[in-house]
Amino acid sequence: MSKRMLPLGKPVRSPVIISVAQFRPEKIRTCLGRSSNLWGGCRNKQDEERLQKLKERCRELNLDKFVEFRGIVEETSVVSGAANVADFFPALRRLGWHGPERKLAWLQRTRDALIGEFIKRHRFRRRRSGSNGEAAVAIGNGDKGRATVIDVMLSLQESDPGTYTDVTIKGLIAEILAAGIDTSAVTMERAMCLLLIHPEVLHAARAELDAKIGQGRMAEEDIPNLPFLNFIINETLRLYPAVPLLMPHESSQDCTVGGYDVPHGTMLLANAWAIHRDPNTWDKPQEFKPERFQCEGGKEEAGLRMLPFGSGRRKCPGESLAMRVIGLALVTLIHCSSGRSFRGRR
Ligand code: HEM
Repeated sequence: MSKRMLPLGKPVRSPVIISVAQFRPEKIRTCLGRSSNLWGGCRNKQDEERLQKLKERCRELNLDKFVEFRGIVEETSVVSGAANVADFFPALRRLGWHGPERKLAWLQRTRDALIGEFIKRHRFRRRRSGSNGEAAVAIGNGDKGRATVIDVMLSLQESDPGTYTDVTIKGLIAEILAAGIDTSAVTMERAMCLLLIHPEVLHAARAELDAKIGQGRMAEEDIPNLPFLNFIINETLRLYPAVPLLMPHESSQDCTVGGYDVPHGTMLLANAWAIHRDPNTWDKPQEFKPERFQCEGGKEEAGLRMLPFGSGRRKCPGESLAMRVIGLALVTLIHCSSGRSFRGRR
C-alpha cells in the first residue's frame, strides 16, 4: 500500500479510534495493557449510553459487519492453528474425518459472503453518488472523502472488468483484512503493555506529544513527525514481532546460506524473533530501549537485523498503513492516560 493510498480509510480510522477513547477513557486508563475486554463490565447507565453511542457510530461507518469479520478471522486462526488428529492418524481421513477442513470451508464461505456484502454496499453507494469510475476520484477527492480500498477496486473494475472481477476483489480484500487486523492489534496491545511497565518511556512519549502536537488535538498526518513514537513502535516490533517466523518461502534454486546447502524447492522460515534478539548484533537485546533506534539511525539502518515486515519483493505491503494506525492508536491512548481530553480533527 503506497503512501499515495494511505489517505484511503482515513475518514473511518480517526473517528473510530477517537470514539473508542472517548467511550471509556477511565477504563482505558486503568486497563491499558491488560488484555481485558474494553467493552465488558458496563456498570452504570452512563457507560451503557456511551456504549450504545459507540455502536451507533460503528453502524454509521458501516463497521458493524467488520466486527463480525474480525470474529471470523479469529476463529479461522484458532481452527487452522489447532492440532488435527488426522495428521497423527491419517487412516481417519479414509474413514471420512474432515473436522477442521469442514469448519475452515464453512468459515471461508461465511467470510466470502460478508465481503460480498461489503462490495454490494459500496457498489450501491457509488451508483447512488454517481461516481464516474475514475480511480483518482475514489482516492480522496470524490465521494465526500469517504473513498475506501473497495471503492478504488470497483473503479478499476469499471475500467478493466476482465482483470478486476468480483472474485479477485474478494480475494484481495480477504487477504488485506486477514493480514492486517490481528498483526496491528497485537502490536498496539504489546506497545501499550511496554509503555505501562516503562513509565519513563511513557513520560518521554508524552513530552514529545506536548512539544510537537500540543494538547487537545491530534491528527493522523502528525504521526510521521513524532520520531520517538516511531522508535517505540519499532522497539515493540523488534521485541515482539507479530509474525515471529515471517511467512514460509520456497527456494527457487539450489543455494548456500550460512554454509548450509539449500536445495531448490525447500521451505524456508526466517526466525525474526531470534534475529531481533541476537546478542551478536544488538546491544542488550532483551531490554526495551526505544532510543536505540535514534542512535542506530532508525529501522532502515538496522537492515536485515530488523525484519518485522519481512524483506524483499514479498515484504508486507501494509507497513506504512500499520505504522500509521498503530501510531494513531498509541497517541490517542497516551493522551487518555494523561487524563486529557481532545477533539478529533478530520
Ligand atoms: C504490525 C503490523 C503488521 C506486521 C508485523 C506485518 C507483517 C507481515 C509479514 C512478516 C509478512 C510476510 C512477509 C514475507 O513474506 O516475508 C506480511 C505480508 C503481508 N501483509 Fe503484513 N503486517 C502488518 C500489517 C499489515 C497490514 C495493515 C496490511 C494491509 C492493510 C498487511 C497486508 C499484508 C499482505 C497483503 C501480505 C502478503 C504479501 C505477499 O504475500 O506478497 N499487513 N505482513
